[in-house]
Amino acid sequence: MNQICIGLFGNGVVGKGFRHLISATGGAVIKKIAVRYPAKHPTLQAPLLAASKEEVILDEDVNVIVEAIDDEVAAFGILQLALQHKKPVITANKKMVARYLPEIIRLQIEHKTPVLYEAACCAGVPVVRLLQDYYHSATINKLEGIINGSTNYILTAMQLFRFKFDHALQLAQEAGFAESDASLDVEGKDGLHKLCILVRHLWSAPVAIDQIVHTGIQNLLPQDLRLAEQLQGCIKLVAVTERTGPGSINAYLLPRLVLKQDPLFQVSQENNGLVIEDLFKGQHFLHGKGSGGLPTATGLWNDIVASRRGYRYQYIDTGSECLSLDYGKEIAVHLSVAAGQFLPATVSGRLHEYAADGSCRYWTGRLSLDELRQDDWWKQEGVSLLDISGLEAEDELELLDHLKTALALQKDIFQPV
Ligand SMILES: NC(=O)C1=CN([C@@H]2O[C@H](COP(=O)(O)OP(=O)(O)OC[C@H]3O[C@@H](n4cnc5c(N)ncnc54)[C@H](O)[C@@H]3O)[C@@H](O)[C@H]2O)C=CC1
Ligand SMILES: N[C@@H](CC=O)C(=O)O
Repeated sequence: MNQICIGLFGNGVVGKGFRHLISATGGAVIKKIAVRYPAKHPTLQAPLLAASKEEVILDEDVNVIVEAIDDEVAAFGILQLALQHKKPVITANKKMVARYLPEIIRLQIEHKTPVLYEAACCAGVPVVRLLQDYYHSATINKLEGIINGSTNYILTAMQLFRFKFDHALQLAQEAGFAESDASLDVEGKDGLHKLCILVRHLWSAPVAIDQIVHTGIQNLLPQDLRLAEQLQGCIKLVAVTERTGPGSINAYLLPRLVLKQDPLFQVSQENNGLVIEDLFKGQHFLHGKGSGGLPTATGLWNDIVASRRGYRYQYIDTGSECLSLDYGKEIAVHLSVAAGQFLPATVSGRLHEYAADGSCRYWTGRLSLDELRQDDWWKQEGVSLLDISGLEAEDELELLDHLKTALALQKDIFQPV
């Protein structure tokens, strides 16, 4: 077999990590690299530095394209040109995959050339191929997980080390965990992109980005973190997709109160963790580095090797059903609503207002995914929503007592630095 000769797009955190991996392992050659602003990369010079995507893709020695850029439209253009020239594409770009997946599938079939994107989904945790090849959607109940490393890193720093949000975010950016536009991480869009990919490979269900109920950690308040602590838990941004009936699934991404007994409790820093629940095999737990240059580079390299062995995603419906998205699920929520903010009457009429302090009023109750999807009052600044379904209580009054006691106990235990 001829040598692996790579055309690389991007020389940022992931591009540099990938170059480091290739020079450390020596398993391949990088023949061409393209970047957006060459002046920012003075150590890259021609002939290694390419002036256009054509120069990379049309180079006759280049036999695989690795795409690690932060622009999904340009990335899709690279992918199209590469497939037209029968060059396999290995990408870390979840934004592109989530946005263009139906076209990416069509182009792979048309040009009989694979696109692989393990690195795009949980970086160093090998989940896409596992879902695609090992599990059978007919026996899966549920997948839930922490699939964004930056928010998990930020929450860990805030909860364990008492860092302020801005400081924790800055550290996540400096470490190369965050997207170049970090609001994608913080507001849950990055997790959303990955959840779309997971849903596609777990259930063979094509789901569009705007169909999934989601938010990030942008609205969490110090009180929320304190409440979690008083309940012997912590807060994590958790993605969920589960079977809800014959022919239907749901999918959502929300901040959740995670208690000690939950396997996700131990997932800290930039790590990701996924629990896959099979009807007959029980739970499987995947855990590993979910962001960073080198873990992502490893995901890219593993895909290159797989593509050389002829691997490609099949995108076949492994189950017998055609699944549709179900918004019926009701989620137990705790809401902190800052002074001056109001809940819509239709919602507040059905929730318990159970406490208030000078700055916030606290509510709890149940909201359906449908309500969350229809209305986005809960994403406004000053409103923070926490999924508390993990809190076990015999009845609602017991749950309220539990929450009231925890709130009363919080006092001065949380002093962010
Ligand atoms: N940083 C991480 O931990 C992970 C990042 N990813 C994904 O990998 C990709 C790259 O991420 P980072 O390296 O962190 O970003 P970065 O901001 O560090 O680097 C982006 C690179 O893309 C290049 N670029 C942008 N547009 C280009 C174009 N049209 N042509 C050629 N080069 C272009 C820039 O010159 C830069 O070198 C993104 O899609 C990101 O979502 C995936 C998994 C983990
Ligand atoms: N910004 C992403 C990088 C990996 O996908 C994250 O923090 O998870």
